[in-house]
Order: sequence, then structure tokens, then C-alpha cells
Amino acid sequence: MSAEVLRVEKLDAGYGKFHVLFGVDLVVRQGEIVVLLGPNGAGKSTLLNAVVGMADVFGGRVVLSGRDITGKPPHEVMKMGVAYVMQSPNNFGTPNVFGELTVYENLLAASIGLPRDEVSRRIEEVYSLFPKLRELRDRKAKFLSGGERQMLAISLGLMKKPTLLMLDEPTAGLAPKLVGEFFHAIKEIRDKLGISILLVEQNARKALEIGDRAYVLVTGRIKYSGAAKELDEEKLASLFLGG
Ligand SMILES: Nc1ncnc2c1ncn2[C@@H]1O[C@H](COP(=O)(O)OP(=O)(O)OP(=O)(O)O)[C@@H](O)[C@H]1O
Repeated sequence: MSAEVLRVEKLDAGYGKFHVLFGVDLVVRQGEIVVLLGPNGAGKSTLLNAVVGMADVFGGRVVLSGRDITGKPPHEVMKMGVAYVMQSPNNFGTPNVFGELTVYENLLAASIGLPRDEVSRRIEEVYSLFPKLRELRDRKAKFLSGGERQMLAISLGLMKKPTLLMLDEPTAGLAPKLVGEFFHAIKEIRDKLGISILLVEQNARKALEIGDRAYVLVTGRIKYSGAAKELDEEKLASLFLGG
């Protein structure tokens, strides 16, 4: 069995006095796509927030490639190899791209600190993942469509070649035709770049098709963990309804 990239253990977390997660256990292994599903407000984003120190941890721990990172601030966790593409818009009012910069400038900004030849290599990598971005390289991010912006947001997360990529509803609000393209790209990120992925999705059926394992979170508690293939629509519906 491959090494664990992320281990969340008995995690209790929330915001201030507001408790959202209760005893959550979750693991992402090297090379896996792990899908996290659950009804609105279940705490999926909070779980990702807690991993990167953007939610308060009341108990339990978060371990990244064997190192305890519980409660570490976002910049430290990201430096240790986690990329987090937040939902947009999100509760923190944080945009996931730099609106005033062009696509190319965004990519450069996300690669500060990398050697120049590596920057070019990474930019080529994301252009081959999302060819549209090459065409749009000189457009300011604030003028991109929702789908184009989302391609850029994911690309920014990839610039430093993370060990773990956490995607929060990357296909939300996208045209159905584009949704398939995104799922294909997500699979490519794992297959070609070897990056492990924790994916929060509302589009359960498509996510389960590319996922290896899945978790279902309902009102802050894990109600299912197992093979993605074994989670059929009937089982999922019953879990969402509290069955
Ligand atoms: N920054 C925050 N401060 C305070 N409460 C928050 C914050 N973010 C989320 N919450 C609350 O935490 C609970 C869980 O929200 P969260 O966004 O984690 O759920 P979710 O499963 O990701 O939902 P959705 O599928 O609708 O995005 C909700 O009651 C929400 O109102």
C-alpha cells in the first residue's frame, strides 16, 4: 500500500465557538484521487480549511507525509507541499486568482522562488493541461469567464508541484460540456504529474468515476469511507438523507 500523504485523525474543528466537524478520520495516499462528498453545510470546506490552518482545530490531528501540521498557519502548510484551490466565491472573500494580472503574470506570481527553467517547464505543463490558457496568456484574469478562471486557479495551485492538491468544488457553475474537460484534467494531474488529490464535489457521479476512494460527510461526521466504485447512487442518496 502506498505511503500516506494526508492523515486526518479524530478531527474536531470549526470557527470560534462554532463546532462543525466531529471526530473526522480521513486518509489520502500517494497517487490517489480521494473524493469528499456531502450535503450543503456538512463541513466539507471546513475540513479542507482545517488542514491548511484556516479553521480552528479543537481536537485530533492533521498529519502531512508523516509530519504533524495541526494548527499550522496556511503559508507554512502550503510551503510543505499542499495546494488548496478554494471554492470561489468563498466565505473568506478570498479571490482564487489575481484579477489585475494577466494569465501569464498570475502563473509567474505563483511560481516566485522557483528557478527560471523550472518556471517555464511548469507553465508549459499547465498550458498542456489547459490549452485555453495559452491562448489567453495576455488577458487580465478579471476578464476571464468562470471556467477559464477556474482553469487558472487550478494551474496556480500546480506551479509549485505540490504533493497534495485540494480542490473545493472545481466544477461548480460550469457549463456541462466543460465539466467533463475538468474531470479529465483532474485525472491527468494525478496520472501525468503524480499529484495526490482530495476533491470536494457536488457532481457526485462524475467525481466517483475518477475517484479511487470516497468519503461522505454528513453534519460534520463521516458516514461512509470506502472504494469510490462501491458508492452507487442509491447508497449515496440514503447517506445524504441520513440513512
Ligand atoms: N469562515 C467561516 N466562519 C464561520 N462559519 C463558517 C465559516 N465557513 C463555514 N462556516 C459554517 O460552517 C458550516 C459548514 O460549512 P462548510 O462550508 O464547511 O460546508 P460544506 O459542506 O463545504 O458546504 P457546501 O457544500 O454548501 O459548500 C456551515 O454551517 C457554515 O455556515
